[in-house]
Amino acid sequence: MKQTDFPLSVPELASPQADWLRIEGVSKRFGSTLVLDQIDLTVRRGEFLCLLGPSGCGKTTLLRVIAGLEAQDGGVVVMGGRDIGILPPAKRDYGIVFQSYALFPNLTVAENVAYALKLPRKERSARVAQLLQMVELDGKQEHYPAQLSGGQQQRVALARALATSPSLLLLDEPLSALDARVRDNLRQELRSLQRRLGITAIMVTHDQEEALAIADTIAVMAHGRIEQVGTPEQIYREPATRFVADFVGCANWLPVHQNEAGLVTAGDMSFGLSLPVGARAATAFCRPEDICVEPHWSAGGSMTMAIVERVDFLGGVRRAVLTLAAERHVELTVDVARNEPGYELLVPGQRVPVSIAPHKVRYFVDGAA
Ligand SMILES: Nc1ncnc2c1ncn2[C@@H]1O[C@H](COP(=O)(O)OP(=O)(O)OP(=O)(O)O)[C@@H](O)[C@H]1O
Repeated sequence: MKQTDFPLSVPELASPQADWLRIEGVSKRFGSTLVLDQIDLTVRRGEFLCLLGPSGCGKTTLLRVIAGLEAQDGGVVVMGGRDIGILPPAKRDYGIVFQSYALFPNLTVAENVAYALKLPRKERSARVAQLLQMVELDGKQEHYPAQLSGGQQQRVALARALATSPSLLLLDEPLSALDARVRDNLRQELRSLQRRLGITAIMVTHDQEEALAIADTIAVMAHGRIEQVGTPEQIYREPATRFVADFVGCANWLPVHQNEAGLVTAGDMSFGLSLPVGARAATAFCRPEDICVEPHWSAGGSMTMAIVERVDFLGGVRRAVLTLAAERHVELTVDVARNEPGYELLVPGQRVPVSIAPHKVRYFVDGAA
């Protein structure tokens, strides 16, 4: 989106204040269902945080509790040192964007954006023009929502949410209703606008790719609890639980044991490591790009033979499902780029050597989360 010539008076730019927004012990029930179970979460000023999780895990309810659109049964929400959990929505200093745009169909674009602005007429028009320029909709002031595309309507909703220069921007699946290309563009624009304004943003999404691309921090939720909070890299590379590993990206799981020499093995592969004291079995986890399809076999170490079962062309890579030759029930998904030596070997039925670098493997001890 365009740089505007006007300073947008968003209160204070990002500071490193680690717990500008603090959610402590928040719980919520609908009837007998516990939807939020003692949620603790902090958000830095200027941070872009995504609440990511499967349908029904409670992420929208948590956003609505922050917004004051839903009252929590227990816990507190503190923003900039103020307990906002007891304030009505209008006093909480946020703008919100919904998946369904929620524009007034009988009001023009300009009237929609100006709706919450309590300014004299001239200043209000200038502010609306500035906001519409910011979301690249100058010239559309007099249009009605029905005359705009989905992406344009969501830009209007964004301009409206930012109209009063709130400290916090809440986004409830704002891109889900848009088609892929519009979604990708608007995602980038939303991110760069948020950075430029320094506004703190919390976005709900069930789309892990979207969360990885846009967030500074991701909070992965399941069954009303937070499973892990981390940067996109941490969530993807160092998932704290099996749920996170499976939900974010594609996961490979290999049953491993400890041999008599105390080393971790999977079939005929040895990873040269030991399990934690007391653990006998575990499951090894790695991502598709962590497995190498080798042009040549060399015995020992973390190399084994596999059989190519299926191959999909994904543009930048070939994604193949392999089974281990020695344990045909164990499947591995591998991504191989065109410039890698194993690319041409990915033909269904082909036997191929594969290796997994031990430092790329994480272990989940059996019986643990
Ligand atoms: N007003 C309500 N009354 C009763 N149950 C509700 C209400 N709002 C949400 N729920 C239930 O609470 C649970 C969590 O809903 P929530 O919308 O927070 O989940 P979500 O993770 O955002 O999922 P989705 O992406 O499908 O919206 C669901 O089981 C849902 O059916």
